[in-house]
Amino acid sequence: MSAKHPIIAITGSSGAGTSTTTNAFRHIFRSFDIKATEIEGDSFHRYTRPEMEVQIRKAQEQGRHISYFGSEANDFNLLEELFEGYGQTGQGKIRRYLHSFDEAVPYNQMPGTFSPWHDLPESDLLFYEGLHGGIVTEENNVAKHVDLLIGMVPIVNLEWIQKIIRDTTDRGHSHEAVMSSIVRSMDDYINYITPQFSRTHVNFQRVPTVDTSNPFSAKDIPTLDESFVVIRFRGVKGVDFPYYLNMIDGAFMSRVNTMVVPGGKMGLAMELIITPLIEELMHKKGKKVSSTEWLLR
Ligand SMILES: Nc1ncnc2c1ncn2[C@@H]1O[C@H](COP(=O)(O)OP(=O)(O)OP(=O)(O)O)[C@@H](O)[C@H]1O
Ligand SMILES: O=C(CO)[C@H](O)[C@H](O)COP(=O)(O)O
Repeated sequence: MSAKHPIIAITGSSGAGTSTTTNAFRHIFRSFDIKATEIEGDSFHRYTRPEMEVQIRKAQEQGRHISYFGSEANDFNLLEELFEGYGQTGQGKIRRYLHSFDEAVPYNQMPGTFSPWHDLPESDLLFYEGLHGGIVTEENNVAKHVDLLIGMVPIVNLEWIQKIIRDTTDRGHSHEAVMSSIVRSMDDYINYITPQFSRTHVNFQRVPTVDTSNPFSAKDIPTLDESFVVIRFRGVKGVDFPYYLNMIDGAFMSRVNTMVVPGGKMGLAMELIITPLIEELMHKKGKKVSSTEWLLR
């Protein structure tokens, strides 16, 4: 943790919607004139796509699995070093994992490869979205460097629908290939991904209100209006539930630390909840921001 160079992380599984919800954060950063450097969890993969295919085959021959959720396929050392270094100096180096032709062509590279390393630009805070923002293993503790940790967790059927549809439409994978990657990832999902959601300050869990009982045959992603969002707080002081309930039409409390909002209000709920938390981080840093100004914009 670092008052001077804070780190915000949204952590979630592949297809959970961490990239999509980054927009709510971007809006807050813009409103407060905060310079946030965004980084993606996939940058910490250890292998290019062809190298990973070799690793998957090797593991299969040895009767075991390797997946993008675990420590074998990701360099948690590198992630922890970046967070620790950024907290101390506000600097660091990053590269990108290029998923699609759209991402790869500007670098004159192929999808499934890494961009060259580059220095992080100067910033007020580091914003991570990806798989491992709250990871803790025997060797590494990434979570302890994060000042605000948010979990993005659709219920698992919805997560799979989102992953299958995104990977087949945008990333050029076959339905069968995505299904087998879900199966192959299951142990790592349980051991690496889910424990993070007990370390988060706030979890946003989207729950559909339409039938998703066979996620493998779904043709489309349930819309926000076809879902509710369960929002759980942990270790956050002074949460103003009455204010949120008043501001968000249709919101209700389901437990003392848990509020439920209609899916269509997820963006509003995120902004209302996250804004004061970011404001507090900026106050600790000594940067003046005012929520009154934000509300009037
Ligand atoms: N709230 C939402 N409502 C409807 N669709 C959503 C929502 N959130 C995400 N999606 C869809 O789910 C898919 C996966 O979302 P996204 O790419 O943001 O996931 P991700 O967590 O960043 O995945 P990865 O880490 O694998 O890149 C996308 O097609 C996105 O449009
Ligand atoms: O989203 C993922 C993990 O978060 C992908 O599964 C991983 O990045 C590999 O990507 P690709 O299948 O495009 O090579």
